[in-house]
Amino acid sequence: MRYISTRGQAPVLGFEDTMLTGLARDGGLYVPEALPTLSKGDIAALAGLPYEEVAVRVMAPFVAEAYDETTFGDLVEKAYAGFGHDARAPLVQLGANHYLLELFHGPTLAFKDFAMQLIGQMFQHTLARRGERVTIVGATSGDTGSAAIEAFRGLEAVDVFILYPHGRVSEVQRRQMTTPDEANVHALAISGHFDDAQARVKDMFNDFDFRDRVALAGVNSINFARVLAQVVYYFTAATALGAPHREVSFTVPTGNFGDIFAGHIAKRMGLPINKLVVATNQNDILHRCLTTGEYRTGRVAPSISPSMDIQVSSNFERALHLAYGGDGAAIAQLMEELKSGGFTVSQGALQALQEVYASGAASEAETSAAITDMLSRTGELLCPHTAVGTHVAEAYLGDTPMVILATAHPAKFPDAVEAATGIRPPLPPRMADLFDRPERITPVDNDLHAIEAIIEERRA
Ligand SMILES: Cc1ncc(COP(=O)(O)O)c(C=O)c1O
Ligand SMILES: N[C@@H](CCOP(=O)(O)O)C(=O)O
Repeated sequence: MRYISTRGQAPVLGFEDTMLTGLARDGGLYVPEALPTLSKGDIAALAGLPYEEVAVRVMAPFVAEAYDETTFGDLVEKAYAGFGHDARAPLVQLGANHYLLELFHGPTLAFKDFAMQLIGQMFQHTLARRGERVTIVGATSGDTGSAAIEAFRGLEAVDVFILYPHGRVSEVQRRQMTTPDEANVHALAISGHFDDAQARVKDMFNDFDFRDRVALAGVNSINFARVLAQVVYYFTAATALGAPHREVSFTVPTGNFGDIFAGHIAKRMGLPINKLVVATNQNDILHRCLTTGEYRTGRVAPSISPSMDIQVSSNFERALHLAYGGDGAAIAQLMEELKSGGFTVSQGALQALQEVYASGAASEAETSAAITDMLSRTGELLCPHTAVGTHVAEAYLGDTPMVILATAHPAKFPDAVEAATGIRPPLPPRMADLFDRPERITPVDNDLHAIEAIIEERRA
């Protein structure tokens, strides 16, 4: 399979180079040139299989040129062996046609582990075979960074530098990033918010001298391999609920648009998804855009669902690419306009987006009330991001099964959960000493050259 840039001006790559390259050299994001489809029979055959088996079957067409089936199967097995639930992504029924998909049983208690644990294995395998070494940079609003540091800590062939917004992640998230003591992982606290961190990461990729000198690689959802691994749980959930013989809808707490875009890929591959509902917090640029066609950035307002405090939503570019029929020049033009504050989606593209995506937003009060309400109705304790999802999903409940992605464990955000319910969710026993471990905090200015200088100095 060949991968092309959303902006159409970067080299066409195979899977491994796409995975190791990060941002395309024209500033765009890599996407498959054509998406494979699974037949009804192929999809029906996935029902009831172990998660790992589904993962291999769904991802095989994307990675086949890079890994033979046995090798890929081994990488997948290793990736999910440390998960705390046999089903990996269990479904919990909340009511008639109403389900939660628990994606927080991985090592850092958020959905990011599904992709990060796998790409950790794939990076290690590919870099060892090629005899190469890379410098990974990532931006995080809390969960990507902790998952990346967990997946890559101590690995020979990589140095990892994660930029997180100083004071804007939860204490559990920060400690997950700052307490690992392996020499190859570095958490940098930058002044500003997540959008600043993500912009600096993209600046580093666009600084070709630096990029090539340090062999830069990315593990944000800039990296298509991240999105790909997240396609799998749409298949396990939908087939458990009767797909391909029955349609299923999903509501996805959304910020950078990677997780819900994975659902879009699943739909294009043939999974009968009725609606993909984008659930945003008060930083509702995506909800506004999907409703009006106007994508205008503004101030990022800190919320109790901090991992979704995002205004410049990186993967929306991939959805736009599909909505504009793969017109790279049109996407490049929109992204140029974004530099001056925003753009207007064409009528045709907006219609194409609305055929796939619905949307809604939850205020702070609504998010808190959703946590309280779910506890009293079902006994489920939600993290605030998942609560944004359950609030928004209410408007879309009906005859089609609705699956809400539970993106993080409530113990990652104990203050918000305690404020809503009076219950302070404890960390799992294997993390019980997180608050006793020493932290390494490195503050850094929101300045490209300062960040690059630290990376040059610290990488092996
Ligand atoms: C807990 C949690 N929920 C939801 C999201 C939003 O996911 P995405 O950025 O893929 O839209 C994030 C951040 O990515 C997150 O960490
Ligand atoms: N919410 C994310 C933001 C980065 O998203 P990514 O999917 O592009 O890595 C986080 O927790 O860091």
